[in-house]
Amino acid sequence: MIIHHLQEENSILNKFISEIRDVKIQKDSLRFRRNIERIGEVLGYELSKNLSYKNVSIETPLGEKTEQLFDNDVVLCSILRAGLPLHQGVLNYFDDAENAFISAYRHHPNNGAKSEIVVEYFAAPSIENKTLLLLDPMLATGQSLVSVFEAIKKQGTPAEIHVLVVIASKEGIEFIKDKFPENTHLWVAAIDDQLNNKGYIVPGLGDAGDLAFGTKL
Ligand SMILES: O=P(O)(O)OC[C@H]1O[C@H](OP(=O)(O)OP(=O)(O)O)[C@H](O)[C@@H]1O
Ligand SMILES: O=c1cc[nH]c(=O)[nH]1
Ligand SMILES: [Mg+2]
Repeated sequence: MIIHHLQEENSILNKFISEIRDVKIQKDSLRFRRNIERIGEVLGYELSKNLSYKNVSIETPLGEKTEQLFDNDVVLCSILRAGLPLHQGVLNYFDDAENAFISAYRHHPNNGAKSEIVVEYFAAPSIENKTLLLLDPMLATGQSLVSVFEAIKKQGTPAEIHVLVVIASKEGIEFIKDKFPENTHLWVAAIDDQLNNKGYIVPGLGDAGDLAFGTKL
């Protein structure tokens, strides 16, 4: 896995990240969603540098100019529900992308057996030979991301895979590393050191889905 850690370099991205972490500012759910969306725009811009470009001639009112435009068939795939604002952010730049939505949640069996990730809602186009962008704001244990990747594999073999994450734990990155093809790119805005015993990233930001859309019963 090829890891691109965007916060290794200082940029305006730091402001968006600090606002989603900040226990006071993050309570403004409109601002929280918009910040996640803005981070999606930055992640999308960064990964666009890695796509395949070809010459395209553009006619202006005064003449002609050759521009390099990417020719990848892009599919955005996000995990419900916290993935929605991130999805919108990436889609703001990838106008013509196809879209996949998959739900994943953690099921705790009553018999005390180990919890497992259940994939329920699944709506996805073919990903055969396409450029797959897998989006999830939080990469904590990494189990959701791996389950969703397993689920979408039945739609074909992508030509390339990019995983886009807002905050990842070091442990989560270690967990997913060998579950994806070696040439998979991970574009991650921020990396945190720890996971607590409930599987939350520390210091992280709390529950991204709840902050974006409210608490669940
Ligand atoms: O790496 P993992 O340990 O699997 O955790 C990460 C998952 O947790 C969050 O979703 P959550 O389960 O909170 O669902 P939600 O979007 O409905 O809040 C997040 O969006 C990831 O999908
Ligand atoms: O820290 C975490 C871990 C999983 N899901 C979240 O929303 N936050
Ligand atoms: Mg949640």
